Amino acid sequence: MSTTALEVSGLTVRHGDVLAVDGLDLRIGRGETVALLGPNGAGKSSTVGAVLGLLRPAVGSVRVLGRRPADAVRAGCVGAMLQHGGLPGDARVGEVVHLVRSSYPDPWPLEDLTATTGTGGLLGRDVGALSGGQRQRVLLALALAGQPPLLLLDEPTSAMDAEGRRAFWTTMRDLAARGTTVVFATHHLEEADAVADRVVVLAGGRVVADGASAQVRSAVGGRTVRLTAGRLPDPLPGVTAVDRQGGTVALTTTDVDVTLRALLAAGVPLADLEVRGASLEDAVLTLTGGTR
Ligand SMILES: Nc1ncnc2c1ncn2[C@@H]1O[C@H](COP(=O)(O)OP(=O)(O)OP(=O)(O)O)[C@@H](O)[C@H]1O
Repeated sequence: MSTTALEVSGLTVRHGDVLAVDGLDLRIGRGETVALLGPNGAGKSSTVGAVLGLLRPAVGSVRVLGRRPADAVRAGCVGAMLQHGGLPGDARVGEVVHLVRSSYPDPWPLEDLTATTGTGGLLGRDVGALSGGQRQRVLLALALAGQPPLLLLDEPTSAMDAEGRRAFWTTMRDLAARGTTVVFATHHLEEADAVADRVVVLAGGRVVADGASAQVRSAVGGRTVRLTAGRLPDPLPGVTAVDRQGGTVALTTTDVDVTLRALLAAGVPLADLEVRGASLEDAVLTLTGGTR
C-alpha cells in the first residue's frame, strides 16, 4: 500500500484572470496532520478545492490515495468541511446525518460518530436553528460519516468558542492516532502550532515554507521584543513586523541586540521590556511579508 495520501504536482488554479495557485508541489504521507497557513488570498481554499475535484487545475495534477480527486471523493476516501459548507435549512440534524451515513457502504457507527463530534444532543434540532459552532460540529459529523482516510478542513473552527475548539482538536488528535490523514487550512496559528505535525505556509499561491512548526519558527530566526512605548523610530533596524495594541508594541526582529541599541539610541525608555522566541504567527508574518 502506498504511503502517500495526497500528491499535488505543479498545481496551477485560476479563477478567470486571477492566479490563485501557482505551480504548487506537495506530498502528504498517510497519517500526517498538516496545517495549510498563509494570509487571505494565499491560495489555501483553492488548493483544497482542487484536491476535492471542485476546481479544475489549469496545469498540474492531484492524486488522492492514488486516484483522481473526483474518483477519490466518489469512493468515500475524502471527507471535507468547507468554509461555506451548505446544509439544508428545513431538515433535522438527525435526518441529514442519517441520509449522509446511508450513502456510504461502511458508515461510522452513529453513536460513536455523534459522541466523537459532540452532536448527540443536536440530532433532534432543526438545521436552520443551529448556532455557528453547532453547525460546524454537524458539518464535521457529515465529513466523518464515511470513515474517510483523508480529512480536508477549511477553517474548521472559525465559528467555535474556546471550549468547542479544544474539543474539536482533541477529536482531530484521536483521528490522527487512528491513522486518518488530516489536512486543515486555518488562521488560528496557535492551533496549527499545537496540533499539526507539519505546517505548509502559502503566499501568492506558492509554498514559502514547509516543515515541522519548530523548524519553520527557527528558520525565520526572529524574536519578539515587547515593550510599552509611544511613537517609535521607523524603520527600526532588524525589525520585520510591528504589532501595536494600545500602548504595547511587539516588534519581530531578526537581531535583538541591534534593535534594542537603536531604541536606546533614539531615547526610547524600555518600559515593561520582554524578549521571547518567534511564535509561529511571527514566522508566518515574516515569511509572507505581512505586518500586523
Ligand atoms: N471564485 C473566485 N473568483 C475569483 N477569484 C477568486 C475566487 N475564489 C478565490 N479567488 C481569488 O483567488 C485567490 C486565492 O484565494 P483563496 O480563497 O484560495 O485563498 P485563501 O488562502 O483560502 O484565502 P482566505 O484565507 O481568505 O480564505 C485570491 O486572490 C482570491 O481573491
